[in-house]
Amino acid sequence: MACGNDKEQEQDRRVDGIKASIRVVPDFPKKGIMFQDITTLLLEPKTFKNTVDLFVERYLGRDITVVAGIEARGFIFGPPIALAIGAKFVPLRKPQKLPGEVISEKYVLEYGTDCLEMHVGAVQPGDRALVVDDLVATGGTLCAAMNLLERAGAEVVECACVIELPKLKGSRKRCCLLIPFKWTRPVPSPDPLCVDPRLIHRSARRPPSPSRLVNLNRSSFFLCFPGSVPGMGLFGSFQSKKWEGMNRKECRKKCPNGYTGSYHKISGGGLRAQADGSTLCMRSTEPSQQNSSRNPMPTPMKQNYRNSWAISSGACSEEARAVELLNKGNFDDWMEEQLMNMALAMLLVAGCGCSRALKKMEITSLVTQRGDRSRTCTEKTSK
Ligand SMILES: O=P(O)(O)OC[C@H]1O[C@H](OP(=O)(O)OP(=O)(O)O)[C@H](O)[C@@H]1O
Ligand SMILES: Nc1ncnc2[nH]cnc12
Repeated sequence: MACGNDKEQEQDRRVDGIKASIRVVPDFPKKGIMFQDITTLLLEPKTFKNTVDLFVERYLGRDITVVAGIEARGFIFGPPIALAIGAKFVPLRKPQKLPGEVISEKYVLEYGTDCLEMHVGAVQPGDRALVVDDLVATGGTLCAAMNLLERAGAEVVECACVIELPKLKGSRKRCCLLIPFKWTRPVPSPDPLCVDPRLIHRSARRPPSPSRLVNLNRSSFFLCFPGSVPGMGLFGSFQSKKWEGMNRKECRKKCPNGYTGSYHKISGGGLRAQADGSTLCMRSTEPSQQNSSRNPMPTPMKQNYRNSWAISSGACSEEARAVELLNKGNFDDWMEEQLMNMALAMLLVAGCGCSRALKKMEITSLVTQRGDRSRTCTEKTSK
C-alpha cells in the first residue's frame, strides 16, 4: 500500500500530466484571451481517466447525492464522476434548452451576462451537491450554479473544476459572498454621495433608466468586487454632475461621514448609488484597499464590514474591461454595463433576503493554468 508521500507523488504526476495535456490557444475566442482547451486532454484516455479519478477519490464516501454539471464542458467531467460516486447527474443548462419547468439564475460574464437553468424537481431539499465544471475564471458561473442548487434546498458541498485561472487565486473564497449589510445609523438623506444614474457626467448613449434599478426601500447594501488591482478603483471614474469641479476636501466637507476617495480619480474603488431610497456601495475587497489612509472606509462601513453583503460580479475581469474601454475612449459603454450589473446585484440581494449566512465557495481545482507555461496551440499542432 502506498504511504502518504507516495500517494502525493502519484497525485502530482497525474496533475502534471493533466496540466501538460491542456492546450492553450491564444486570442480565442477574442484577442487577449488565453483559451484553455480541454479537448486535447480528452484525446488522451489515461489523462482523462486520471482527471475523473482524482475527483472521484476526493468525493467518494462524502454522501454526495447529486453532481450538477455546468453546460457545456461540465457535462464532460460531471457524468463519469456522478456514476463513480453513485450520485445522480443534473445538467445546469443555458437558457431555453430544458423542456420542463425550470428555475433560472442570471450571472455576469467577462462580457455581458448569461443565465443557467435547472429543472424543477431534479434536486430535492436535503440533497448534497457537487458542482462540476472544466474551469473557474471569475467564479460567476459557479456562483449561479450554487444559487440554483441552494434555491432547490440542496447543500453545496464543493465546486470541482479541472482548471483554475490564476487571477482568481487568493480571492476565490471571497468571490461568492453575499452578506447582509446594516448601517449603524441612517444613511443621511438626501445622501450627497449618491450617484444618481441620471446625473452621470458622461452621458451614456442610452441613459440607464432609474426604473431598471430596484427599489429596496431604506435597505443599504455594500457591494464588493473581488480581485481588484490595488490602486485601481473599479468605479473611480464615475462622476456625477453634482460633484463636478469639486475637490476631495470640498466633497468631504459636504459629506463628512461619506467616502469620497475615488470619485474624482481612479484610486481606490468605491461607489454609492442611490435608487429610490436604496444605497449601493462598491469597493475593492482587497484588504489593502479596504481601510488604507488613501482609501479610508467610512465609519459605518468599518464597523459593519463583517456584516455586509459582498456580491461577486465577475470583478477580476471588470477592471481589465474598464481599462480596455477607457483606452478606447469608450468608458460610457462599460459604465452602462456596470449599472446593469448593479441592478442585477440588487435583484440578487432582494431575491436572497438579508438573512443568509456568509457563504463560502470552496473550489477544488486540479491545475492552475498559466498561458505562458502550458503547451501552446502552435506547439501542439506542430507535433
Ligand atoms: O468563472 P467564469 O468567469 O464564470 O467562467 C467559467 C465558465 O466559462 C466557460 O464556459 P462558457 O461560458 O465559455 O460556456 P461553454 O462551456 O458553453 O463554452 C467555462 O466552461 C466555465 O463554465
Ligand atoms: N481562458 C478561458 N479558457 C477557456 N474557457 C474559459 N472560460 C472563461 N475563460 C476561459
